[in-house]
Amino acid sequence: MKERNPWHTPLTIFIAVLGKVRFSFLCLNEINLFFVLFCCPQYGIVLDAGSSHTAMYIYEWPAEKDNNTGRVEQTHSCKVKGPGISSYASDPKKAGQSLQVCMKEAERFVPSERHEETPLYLGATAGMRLLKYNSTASDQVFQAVSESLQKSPFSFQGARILSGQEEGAFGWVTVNYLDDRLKQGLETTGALDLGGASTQISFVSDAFDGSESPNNSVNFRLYGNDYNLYTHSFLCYGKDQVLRMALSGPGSISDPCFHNGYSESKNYMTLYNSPCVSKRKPVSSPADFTHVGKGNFYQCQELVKSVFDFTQCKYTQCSFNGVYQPTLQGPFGAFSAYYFVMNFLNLTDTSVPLQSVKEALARYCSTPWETQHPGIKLKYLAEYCFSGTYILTLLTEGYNFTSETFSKIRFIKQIKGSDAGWTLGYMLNLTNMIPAEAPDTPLLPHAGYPVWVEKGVTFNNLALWLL
Ligand SMILES: Nc1nc2c(ncn2[C@@H]2O[C@H](COP(=O)(O)OP(=O)(O)OP(=O)(O)O)[C@@H](O)[C@H]2O)c(=O)[nH]1
Ligand SMILES: [Ca+2]
Repeated sequence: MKERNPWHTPLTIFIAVLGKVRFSFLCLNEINLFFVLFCCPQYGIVLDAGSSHTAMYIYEWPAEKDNNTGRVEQTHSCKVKGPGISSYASDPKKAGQSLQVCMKEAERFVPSERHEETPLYLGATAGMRLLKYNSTASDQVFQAVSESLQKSPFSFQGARILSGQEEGAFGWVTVNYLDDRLKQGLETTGALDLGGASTQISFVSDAFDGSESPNNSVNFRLYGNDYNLYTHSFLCYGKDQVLRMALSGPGSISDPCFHNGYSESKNYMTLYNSPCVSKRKPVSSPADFTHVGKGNFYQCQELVKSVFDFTQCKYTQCSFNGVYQPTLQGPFGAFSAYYFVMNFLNLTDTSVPLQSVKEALARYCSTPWETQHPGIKLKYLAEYCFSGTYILTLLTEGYNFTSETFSKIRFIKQIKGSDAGWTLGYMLNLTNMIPAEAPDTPLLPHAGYPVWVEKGVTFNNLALWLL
């Protein structure tokens, strides 16, 4: 039997090749290419600049570009201290500075020899969409964050506002990628995302081909399968903006959505300082008002319902505000504030009948205001009755979930260690990490990776860093 030369291990071959590379004085770029193709893990960083806060996610995957699903993982996240970047409109430089602590953290988590090749993206969502009504302010904030990120050692690929369709669609990609549903061509999971300033619903519907409402249609070809995705983002229907709308309605100062015993002095200017409510501003109002709670779920539900318009629909069927929605289909994953709120309220178990969930929330809302919950922000605590009521009302009255379909929702924060949200799907698309064709399908000439098609337009992927 021929003995295997113990010195011909992958490591020694690697060292020998590296030695040759050194001795032949190959330029640095070729060594980098070698690393990219054969060596160490690869990294990507996405900053989610949300309306309420910014979060940084670091993703990691093996070097070889084999396009397997489930191989990209979130290895670290960092919550930026302070509010979202859109809140720095009056002092944009501070928006850039606020990111620095997390960026320094990223420098420690990504090995220094990989910094230069690691793409860094910033995507902003509804807070910046609202600030865009004042385009100078939004340009200044983007300039400040871009300047700040250009100083980092990573390969900064730009800061931009995602459209509502992108936000919804990439959240759907993330959930289905992490669940390994795309590569295996399994039935997909719909995605429900509740932010501070907007909310998204995305699902595949056999009854929807895009013709009735092209704006809600996103087409993907992934691993050889075509997906017609229905997606809609409701600007102003994130939970912070809906709270403003509910507060600005009539009779809201004595508020059924806040616990009995809650009483806080609030400022009218601050309340109306958003395009979502500015039209509701009374002609004359005092500077301050006292926000008093009276803890009644059923009255709160009526108040919350009043922010939806169910009176008009020019399509065969609508969710609310005249927006087309096909019949709900398949299981759903509900993340972001859906999870934070339902998890706090102990209501994530959807095998519990919807009626019992409502009754449990009604009992919670009727408990007196109690500030003694160590480790929980007082602002979150005060709002859980409102937030829970909004979530149930949005799902049932808004999107038409019934007691039967409610049981198909899973409230999730993470899947296999990666956060559910749009960031992973966004990065997978921009780095060409999901192929249009199944890996064993022979590639046609120029059959690249046209992952994302919207209204008949194929978006070009921006894979500048991976050859
Ligand atoms: N209870 C609780 N609420 C949270 C937590 N983190 C964020 N929130 C709130 O939940 C809501 C949604 O948060 P995010 O999903 O981070 O929203 P966002 O991305 O900033 O906002 P969008 O730009 O609209 O997507 C906001 O009202 C936040 O203030 C948390 O850990 N616990
Ligand atoms: Ca968000």
